[in-house]
Amino acid sequence: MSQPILGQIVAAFGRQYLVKLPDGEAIACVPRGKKSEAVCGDQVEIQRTAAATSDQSTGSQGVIDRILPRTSLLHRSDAFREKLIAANVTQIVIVVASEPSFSDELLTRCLIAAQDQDLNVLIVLNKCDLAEAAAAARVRLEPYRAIGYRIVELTALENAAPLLPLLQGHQSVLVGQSGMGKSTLINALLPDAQAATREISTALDSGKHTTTHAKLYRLDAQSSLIDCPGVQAFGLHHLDKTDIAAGFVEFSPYRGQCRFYNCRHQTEPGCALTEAVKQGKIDARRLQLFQSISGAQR
Ligand SMILES: Nc1nc2c(ncn2[C@@H]2O[C@H](COP(=O)(O)OP(=O)(O)OP(=O)(O)O)[C@@H](O)[C@H]2O)c(=O)[nH]1
Ligand SMILES: [Zn+2]
Repeated sequence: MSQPILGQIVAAFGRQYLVKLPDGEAIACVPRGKKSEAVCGDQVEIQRTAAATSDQSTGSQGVIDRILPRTSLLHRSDAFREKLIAANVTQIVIVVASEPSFSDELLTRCLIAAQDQDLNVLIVLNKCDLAEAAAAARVRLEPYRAIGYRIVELTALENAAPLLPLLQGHQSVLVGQSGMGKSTLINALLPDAQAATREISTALDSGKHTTTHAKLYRLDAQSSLIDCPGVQAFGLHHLDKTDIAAGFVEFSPYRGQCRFYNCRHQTEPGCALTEAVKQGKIDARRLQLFQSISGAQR
């Protein structure tokens, strides 16, 4: 058997994967086994099965033999199924905008997932050219700034450069609800993004469907960006209540401080969290979000 070739999954469509080699060659691959557990961002070992035809009408093909151990795995899930989003991500970039109004629950769900996988977090406030709406969005983001999250303000339509140094050295995943300007931001950061998307569609023969799947774009040798469409409801069914609580980083000083060990932090007397809210040390909306998100958990 020939030496395995190392590559990275840059797109997935059903059982079809596009794997990029370090020299930039793209190989359309299928998993060797029945199961296809690989996900965008995975490092994989492949074997070539066919070379590209000389007229380039068909590209190189291969099979995926092995997924290398992951440093992180981002997934979302509902009661019925779990969906892998991206592997080996080191940073999550959550795009919100001045307009339309963003969901702070979706933001919080992303933050919980980030904490669970120990990822660096950047919150991008886009559309700062809309001054009045931006001011209101800043107020809504203030509790997040206060507990230590980094917020980058920009106007993707004009200039995405403020984000570039913060992506350096990271494999970032970009998430955001529809209309926040994620596509605008990607196009501003990556002038070749549309060409890369066409390359993926051609190689995987997936036509326009590729738009609903994660795609990895390389920024430079050390940095890449995974565009992750369709994260409209970040289901966290794979996490238990303790994991959810851990995602509320400002709650940690109060852990174990409630009078009752099984306190639900609702109306119990001696609840350290509701007391902290009364004292203005925890934002009331954050405790509310904790209740609504953990209430849906197992
Ligand atoms: N004023 C203003 N509008 C922006 C900015 N960035 C994006 N937009 C607009 O916001 C709208 C949504 O932008 P998209 O980039 O399509 O948003 P998206 O998040 O990719 O949305 P989906 O494609 O639905 O996932 C478009 O009309 C953009 O022109 C900005 O910085 N300022
Ligand atoms: Zn309590």
